[in-house]
Amino acid sequence: MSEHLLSIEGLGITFGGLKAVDDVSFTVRPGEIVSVIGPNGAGKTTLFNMISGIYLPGRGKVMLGGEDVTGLAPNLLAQRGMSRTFQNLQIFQSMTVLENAIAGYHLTERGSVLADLLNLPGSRRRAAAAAEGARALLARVGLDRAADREAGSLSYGALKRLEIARALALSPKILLLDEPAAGCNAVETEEIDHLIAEVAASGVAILLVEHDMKMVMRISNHIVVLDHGEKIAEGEPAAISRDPAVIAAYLGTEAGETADA
Ligand SMILES: Nc1ncnc2c1ncn2[C@@H]1O[C@H](COP(=O)(O)OP(=O)(O)OP(=O)(O)O)[C@@H](O)[C@H]1O
Repeated sequence: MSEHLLSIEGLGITFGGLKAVDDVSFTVRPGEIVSVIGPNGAGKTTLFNMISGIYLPGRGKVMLGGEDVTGLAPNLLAQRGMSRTFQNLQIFQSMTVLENAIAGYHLTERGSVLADLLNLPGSRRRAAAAAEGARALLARVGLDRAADREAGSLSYGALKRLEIARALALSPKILLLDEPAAGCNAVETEEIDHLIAEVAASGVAILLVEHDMKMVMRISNHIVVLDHGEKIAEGEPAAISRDPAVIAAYLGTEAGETADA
């Protein structure tokens, strides 16, 4: 448990003179739930995008399992054990729930398109294994009975869980979740809480960006706080919630603009 799985070392990026993220470092261990919080514009999404290979960092390193993965493309990161979900749902609404879960297995696949077209035995075997794995994932996120429904007919909370199921298809060591509870009601948020806790309990590290402060305080083992691109605090939820620098950062933003705590 003590080994660091993800190590963020002095990450930074500048957009047209603005230091969107400046010298941010922290670590995540297997099975740990780490949340990144901060007022609007603090740099959370930009940090996430650098860690997950969408932006090339201007400075610093991303180490995954002791290997330097800075700037690797998302599909290569997925092969090395990092998956992510996005703030805006990336679900194929007109496909079934099962087909969406199966899509997660094809993210990094090297199988030949020609082999698939010719329906060769290898392709058939891969497809059968993906379907079987996808059904197991749907059961894990409580969607097994919805497998054959069109994804577009699901509730918002169920779609969020489907997205997490798809991200789990490649058996990641670390899962990056960008606002998993955004747009969810209290019951749906609680279901997502339980799912995240269950995934972490299975040994997968979780890195979370979330605006729902009550959820963050409930489920995080460790919280990293950003303000104006810089890390201003990190620690356990109880300590973070009474940290004067954190309180000042949130009070400094427009009233009601940040957490719903
Ligand atoms: N592609 C970009 N080009 C220029 N500036 C950007 C870009 N992306 C983000 N920024 C700026 O960088 C800063 C950090 O933005 P970022 O979206 O990372 O913050 P955030 O903490 O995720 O905010 P929110 O909570 O509102 O999602 C902001 O000042 C933003 O305007």
